[in-house]
Amino acid sequence: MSAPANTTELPERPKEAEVPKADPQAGSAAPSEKPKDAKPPKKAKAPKQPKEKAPPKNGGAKPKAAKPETVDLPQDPDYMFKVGFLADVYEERPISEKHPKIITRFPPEPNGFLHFGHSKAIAINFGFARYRGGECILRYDDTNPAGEDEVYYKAIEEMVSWLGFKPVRSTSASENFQQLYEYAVDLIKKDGAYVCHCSKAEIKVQRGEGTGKERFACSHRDRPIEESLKEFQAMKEGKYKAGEAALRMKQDITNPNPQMWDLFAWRILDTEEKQHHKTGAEWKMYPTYDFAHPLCDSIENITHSLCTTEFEQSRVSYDWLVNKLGVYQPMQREYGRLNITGTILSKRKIIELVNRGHVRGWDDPRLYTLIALRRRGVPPGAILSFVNGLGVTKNNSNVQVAKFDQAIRQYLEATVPRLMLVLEPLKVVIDNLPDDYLEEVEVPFSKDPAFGTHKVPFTKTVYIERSDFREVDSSDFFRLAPGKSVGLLKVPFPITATSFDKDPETGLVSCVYAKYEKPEEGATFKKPKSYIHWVGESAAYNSPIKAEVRAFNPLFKSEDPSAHPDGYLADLNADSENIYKNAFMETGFRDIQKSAPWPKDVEESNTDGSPKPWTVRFQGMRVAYFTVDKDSTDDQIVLNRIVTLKDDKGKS
Ligand SMILES: Nc1ncnc2c1ncn2[C@@H]1O[C@H](COP(=O)(O)OP(=O)(O)OP(=O)(O)O)[C@@H](O)[C@H]1O
Ligand SMILES: NC(=O)CC[C@H](N)C(=O)O
Repeated sequence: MSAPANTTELPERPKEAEVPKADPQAGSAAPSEKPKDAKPPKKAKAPKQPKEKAPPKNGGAKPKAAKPETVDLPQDPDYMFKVGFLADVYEERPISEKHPKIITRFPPEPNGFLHFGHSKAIAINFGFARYRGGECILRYDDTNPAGEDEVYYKAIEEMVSWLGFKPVRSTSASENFQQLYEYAVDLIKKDGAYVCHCSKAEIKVQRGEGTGKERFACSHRDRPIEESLKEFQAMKEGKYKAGEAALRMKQDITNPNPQMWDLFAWRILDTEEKQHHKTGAEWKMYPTYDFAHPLCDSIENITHSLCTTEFEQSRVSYDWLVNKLGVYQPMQREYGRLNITGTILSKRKIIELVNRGHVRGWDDPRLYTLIALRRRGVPPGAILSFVNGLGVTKNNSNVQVAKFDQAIRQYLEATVPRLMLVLEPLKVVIDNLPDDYLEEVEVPFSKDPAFGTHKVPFTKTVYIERSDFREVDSSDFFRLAPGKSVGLLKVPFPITATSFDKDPETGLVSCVYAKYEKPEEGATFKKPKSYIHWVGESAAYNSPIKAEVRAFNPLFKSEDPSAHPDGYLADLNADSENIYKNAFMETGFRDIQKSAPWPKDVEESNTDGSPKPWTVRFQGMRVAYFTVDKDSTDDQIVLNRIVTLKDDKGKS
């Protein structure tokens, strides 16, 4: 992540690993700059949450599991803007004559794919502006060509749009380089900046680092304005190499806040091999975050510059710069980051996982980049309502993967259709039905009648889940076993297993023979203790529909992979993906595919009207939630398991 300058801020933008994060609770180090909103955030009372609906009836097929803990998914999508931090931030600077429209910006650096945590920044910046009738700009913070790339611009825009937001326009810090350069010249003329030639080591000493001695200014600080103007021009013309010269702001070296220790404003980067993807070779020097960000905010008339708490200490330098130049002053305020435990979000680490082949790519469904979540089938609405439910304060939110999964489940439960999918099919031949037997069974798409119904073929050969049959019965088993009856969901009468075949090579049951328990006219029949899902075999219906199912488990074994003594790679879960090559689906899949997107929310279809693969979401009854993966072809459907029906943690 990019972060504010630290005490050893040098011409190069500090790299993630090198930058100690400011303690989010610590607040500003400068007492005089105590932020106005430092009071503890008002505890917002969440609106009453809907009760978790009973899990779909599975006919008691499995032993009773504890009901999953519900998570707060507020009914009011604007909840996070109405109370707490974001309501207070608005009150501090409401719409007025001076600020007639709320303008925010979402400012990612185009150096990687957005991740789960960014969804909070997107929800806050775009949502706050939308809620207040204003505008949000998508601004690429592209001041360091080293890690930036064209591919990330597109991917970022796509993710913002996937989450359902439309920037009023897209801008780039780089399109302001000329204006930022002019501001820098103006700042020098106002005696607010100077060109410095000190080395990293010299600056450390001047800042008292490691010496325990008092801080002192460098000798260039007092050079004449004219000289700095000349040297700055020389920097611009490429007369200096990286590290040989930089423009520093003339702030306050005595201030206890390191963000005031004459931060760098413009520096020369060691990027000979990589030109800026937008400005090419035009610029030989680049503005720093500390210089560019406040001024781009000002140029774009941002009313509320909302960022995460590691920038809290930077607020004093932000305000110093805009005031010194006398330009429009946006209001920076900071909220807590959204982190997820049990995984990693760091770009460097994800790259390593990709390069070493531990995952398919940045969009591997086991990752928590937004493209990965989209590919896995997580609906954008589930992410947004989860973020909304967490609320916004200055505290970081550290959520567990299991809690997020529960929110996804809750969101999908009422919003996507259901069908029958058998992960590991076991053939059942119903001996007392004629070979050409075909009964159309009406199956609802949901508990909610509004979803409608569809017809599936019930025939002499059906497929059930291998785990729903046991060779040896026991009194605590309520599904199919020799001599035992079970109901097939929505089929009028139960079936009873009579015998079975075994594959001599594998030792696995290869076929179960059963009897359809249709009673004589007028006679009654014994209701089965449980009902199981099934798929009928019918050429006329083109059933079953075959699919490869990818069922994902956590990619890491522990809650904190990075804390593993041998590194996060040693924490990888060898069992993070189970592939079911020959799953069977019933024909309702075709209707669901045609009528996607599911849920019926913001997501768009392809230009030819076909659904985007990740929007074909459904519940495989008694199994899990699934969606279509992009690896699907005309001949082979590939499904991703979005989430199980229950939190299976701790189960074997
Ligand atoms: N985990 C997070 N929670 C909330 N907001 C975040 C999170 N990570 C980044 N942001 C915010 O998103 C915006 C764009 O961030 P950008 O991609 O430049 O950040 P970053 O901190 O470099 O990201 P990374 O975490 O990938 O290193 C910034 O305003 C940043 O504060
Ligand atoms: N002020 C901010 O939101 C910081 C954005 C900036 N792109 C970063 O480095 O994370």
